[in-house]
Amino acid sequence: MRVLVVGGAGYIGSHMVKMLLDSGHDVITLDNLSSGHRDAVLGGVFVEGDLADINCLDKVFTEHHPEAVMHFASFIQVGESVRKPDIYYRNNVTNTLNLLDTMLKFDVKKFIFSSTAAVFGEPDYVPIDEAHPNRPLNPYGRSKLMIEHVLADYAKAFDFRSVCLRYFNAAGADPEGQLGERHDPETHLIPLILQAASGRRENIQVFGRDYDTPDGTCIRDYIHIVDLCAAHLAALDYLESGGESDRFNLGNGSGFSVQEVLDAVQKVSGRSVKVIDGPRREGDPARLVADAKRARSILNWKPIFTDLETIVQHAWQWELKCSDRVAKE
Ligand SMILES: NC(=O)c1ccc[n+]([C@@H]2O[C@H](COP(=O)([O-])OP(=O)(O)OC[C@H]3O[C@@H](n4cnc5c(N)ncnc54)[C@H](O)[C@@H]3O)[C@@H](O)[C@H]2O)c1
Ligand SMILES: O=c1ccn([C@@H]2O[C@H](COP(=O)(O)OP(=O)(O)O[C@H]3O[C@H](CO)[C@H](O)[C@H](O)[C@H]3O)[C@@H](O)[C@H]2O)c(=O)[nH]1
Repeated sequence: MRVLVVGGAGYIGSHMVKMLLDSGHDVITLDNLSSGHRDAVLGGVFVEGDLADINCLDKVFTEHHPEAVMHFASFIQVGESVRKPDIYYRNNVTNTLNLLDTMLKFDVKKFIFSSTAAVFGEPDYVPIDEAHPNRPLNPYGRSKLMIEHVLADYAKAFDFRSVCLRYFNAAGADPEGQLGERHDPETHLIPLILQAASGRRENIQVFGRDYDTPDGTCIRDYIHIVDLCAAHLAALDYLESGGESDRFNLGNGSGFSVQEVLDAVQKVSGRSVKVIDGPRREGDPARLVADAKRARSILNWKPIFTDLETIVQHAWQWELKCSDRVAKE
C-alpha cells in the first residue's frame, strides 16, 4: 500500500517508516523537521512541509496518491502544553483537521492516529482498558482526546475509518541500531538515565519516592518501539480488511517502577548512575499500566520485546552511538 507517514522524521515515525519499507509498502514522509531529523528517514519519498500549509498537503496528495495515512506529528510535552496551550491546540488539533480535510477532499479514508495514555488522566483502576473514563489532566491529553472525538464523528458522517492507538510509554530503539530516540530537550525517563550512564548528563533526578507502590517510585508501562510500530501495521491490515473505526490501548501490560528502570540501566550498561531524589512532578499518577487485550484480540497483535532489559539494551546501543557522535563533534 502507499502510506503517508506524517511526522515520520520523529522518534516513533522514523521507526514506522523503516518497518513499512521493510514490509514492502511505499512510503511518503511529510515532516516539518520542527523536532524530527531528516537523516532518520531511511527511505521512500521525503517531503519537508508543515501541516499548517494546506497547499503543501494538496500537493502531497496530488503527486503521491496515498491510500492510507499514519499521523505521528504533534507537540508532545505535557508540561509545555500547560504553559502554551495555544500552540498545542493549533498544532495538535487545527493542523490535524487540515490533514483530515485534505484526506476527505482526495477520498482517502484510512487513518491511524497516535493517541496517548494521557487521555485517561489519574486512573480509577489499573490495568487501564478502553472502557476507562477519559479525564485528561492537561492540554496535551485534551488535544489528543479532541481528535479522538472528531474521528468518531467522521466515522458516522463520512464513512471515514480510523484507528486511535493510545500509547503508554514508548521506549527502546531499532534493534539493528540505525534509529533511536533523539528528542531535544529530552524529557523521557529511559533516555535521560542512559545519558547519565554514558556521561552526557551528570545525574538523573527521581521524581518522588513516596508513591503508593512497592518501592515508592512511579510505575509505567514501557512498550518497545518495534512492538508499537507492529501494532500500526496490524491496524493498517485491520482497516484494509474492512475493520470499523476503533481505539486501542497499547502497552506491554507489565509495569516497571522508576527504580526498576534505574537498576536495569545500570545492569545493562555496567555503569553506575548518579541519582538525586527530587520531589514529585506535578500531574504524575502513581501507576499507569495498559490493558491491551483488545489490541491483541481484534488487531491480532502480540508484543515481542516485553522484557525491560531488552528494551533498555536496544536504547543503550543507540545512546552509545549518539554519545560517540557528540564526542567527535
Ligand atoms: N513518545 C512517547 O512516549 C509517546 C507516548 C504517547 C503518544 N505519543 C505520540 O506519538 C507521536 C510521535 O511521538 P514522538 O515521540 O515520535 O515525537 P517526535 O517529536 O519525535 O515526532 C513528531 C514529529 O512530528 C513532526 N511535526 C510536528 N509538528 C508538525 C507539523 N505541524 N507538520 C509536520 N510535521 C510536524 C516533528 O518534526 C517530528 O518529526 C506524537 O503524536 C505523540 O503525541 C508519543
Ligand atoms: O527525569 C525524570 C523523568 C521522569 N521521571 C519519572 O519517570 C516516569 C516516566 O516519565 P516520562 O516523562 O518518561 O513519561 P510519562 O509517563 O510522564 O509520559 C508518557 O506518557 C504520557 C501519558 O501518560 C504521555 O503520553 C507522554 O507523551 C509520554 O512520554 C514518571 O514517573 C516520571 O515521574 C523521573 O523520575 N525523572
